[in-house]
Amino acid sequence: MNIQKDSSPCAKQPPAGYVRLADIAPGIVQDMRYAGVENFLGRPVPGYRAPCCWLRQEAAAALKAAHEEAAAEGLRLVVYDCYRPPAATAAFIAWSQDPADQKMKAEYYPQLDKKDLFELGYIARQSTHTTGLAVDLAFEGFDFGTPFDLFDDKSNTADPRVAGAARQNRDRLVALMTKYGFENLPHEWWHFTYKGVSDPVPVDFEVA
Ligand SMILES: C[C@@H](N)C(=O)N[C@H](C)C(=O)O
Ligand SMILES: [Zn+2]
Repeated sequence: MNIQKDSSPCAKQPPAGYVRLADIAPGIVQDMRYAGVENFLGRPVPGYRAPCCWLRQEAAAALKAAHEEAAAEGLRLVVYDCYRPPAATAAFIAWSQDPADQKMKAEYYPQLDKKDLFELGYIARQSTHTTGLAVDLAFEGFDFGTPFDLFDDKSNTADPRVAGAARQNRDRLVALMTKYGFENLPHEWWHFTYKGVSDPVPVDFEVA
């Protein structure tokens, strides 16, 4: 008998219309920050029961094509967030309203008051991540001027203080992702939403 064991931490099959990125583009590195402690909450975020990138099939196919072009140029994409469950957004909102918890301030929002992060556009109440069409990503090992999820003006994609190699890397990432149908969020150099579907619908399930 041929029993196949799935050794991936992503045990569950995503719902209809979604795919596990690892199944279609295993060369893309997954550093799923909200499933662990290395994020602006400093703890695993509700809704992420496993460190897995789930995306709408159309967005995943476009990301795979972008990665193939990057790989041909010797680069590797690394993703930090993909589909985001509503439970995670609820946890982000609750966190922003708890002034007693400033554990990650120095690392993630040193210049800002966390209660303002939604109004300033760094975190969304209705995120395109929840439609399975958004992805937070970078070229692995490259300097982008600020780290992923640093909530600061300097993370705005076009911030004029970001020059040299970091500027080139931001511009190259935007050019690559735009070519494959994604749109960058001007507030954050790492956030892209796939625009090639006519029915972006938020859904509610846990990533497992
Ligand atoms: C929180 C950050 N990684 C992000 O994705 N921000 C945008 C605005 C979002 O929440 O959709
Ligand atoms: Zn994002």
